[in-house]
Amino acid sequence: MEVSIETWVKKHDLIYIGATRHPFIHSIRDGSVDINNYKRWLSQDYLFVRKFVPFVASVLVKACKESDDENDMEILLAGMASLNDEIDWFKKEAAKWDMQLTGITPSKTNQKYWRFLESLMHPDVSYTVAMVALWAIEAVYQQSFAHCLEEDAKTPSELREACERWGSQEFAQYCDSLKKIANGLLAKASNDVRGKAEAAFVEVLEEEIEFWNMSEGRAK
Ligand SMILES: Cc1ncc(CN)c(N)n1
Repeated sequence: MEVSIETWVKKHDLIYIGATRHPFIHSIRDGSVDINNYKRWLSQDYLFVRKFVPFVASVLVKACKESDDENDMEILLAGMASLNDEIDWFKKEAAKWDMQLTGITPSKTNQKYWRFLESLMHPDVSYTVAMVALWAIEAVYQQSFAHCLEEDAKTPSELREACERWGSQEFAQYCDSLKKIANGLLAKASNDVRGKAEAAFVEVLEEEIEFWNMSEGRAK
């Protein structure tokens, strides 16, 4: 049976929609967002991104060891560079809202997501599994924030920059490159690795939903 990211998106459509069309995203899109929720998301996501960087670095290390396509390294390196910009953006955005990014207490939801990222950084986790997870993590943000930039969206002007970070064409292309790598790896993977990759895909979606819930103050 053919296995690809697209078949899993269809198979797990309810949870995929749950992650990419979350009420928090709807609230940004229709302009009803409680700005305290946005600020909670901003500060917790800043902490998340600082943990996400070593995870992406670990995927890069796996690519160096396991990939037979040298383009993978360039794509992942560009992703790392954009995370550098992302960290700067969080600092600027926090200053815009008069927020401090030092001394924030990580939420339980965030800490759980970090533990999941750490589990994926283990050398025993295959490049295929880690790449599928990386694609899913980035794709949820791309799909979510692109939705807030559609023509009929009423996204508040002061939140548009945040949406453009992940909703841009450039970020969509990066996600597409990750998806192509992941699909290529899945085509060659054993059933065992495919099973683990599918489980990682679903877990990313669950973690992302919990992250949005936490941003809305509906989870710790
Ligand atoms: C929780 C979460 N997921 C994904 C992304 C996109 N890098 C993010 N910044 N934060």
